[in-house]
Amino acid sequence: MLARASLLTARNLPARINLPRSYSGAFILFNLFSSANHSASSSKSIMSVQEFVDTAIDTHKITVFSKSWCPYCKKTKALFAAEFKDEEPYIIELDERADGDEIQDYLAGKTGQRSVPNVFVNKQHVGGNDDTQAAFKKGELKKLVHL
Ligand SMILES: N[C@@H](CCC(=O)N[C@@H](CS)C(=O)NCC(=O)O)C(=O)O
Repeated sequence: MLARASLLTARNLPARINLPRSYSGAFILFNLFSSANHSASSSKSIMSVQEFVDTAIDTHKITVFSKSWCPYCKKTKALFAAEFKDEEPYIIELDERADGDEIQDYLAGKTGQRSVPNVFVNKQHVGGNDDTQAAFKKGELKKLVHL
């Protein structure tokens, strides 16, 4: 059966199937092209997540990568709302975005921190909720916000 199937390669196609001999070559080229195209579009999507995250951090004084249901994120958001009333943190709820997992993967590589909240102030990585609360208690968060 296998031997019979292997006889039906493009080179050995019976004459009545009217395909050019170069069919198998064209088929391989087509596949190469589609896979090159596929990896190009994959790296494009990685680039856009990277661009999105880096632009968010670079263009906002306070950026919080969060998940809407996360209790630690709620504490961090409450701290900024209560103690930095004049500021408007840019909050990105990863669980409400189709690319949330990709963003989290990128942040893990960028900061070594996979958990949320993941807080940046004036382009500096502050860390998670524990780090943010501790920085606030030490007066460092205020200094960083008012750089
Ligand atoms: N000690 C961390 C705890 C953060 C944490 O455990 N966050 C959870 C969500 S509540 C998390 O990121 N889990 C992994 C995930 O959601 O992918 C902090 O203070 O930020």
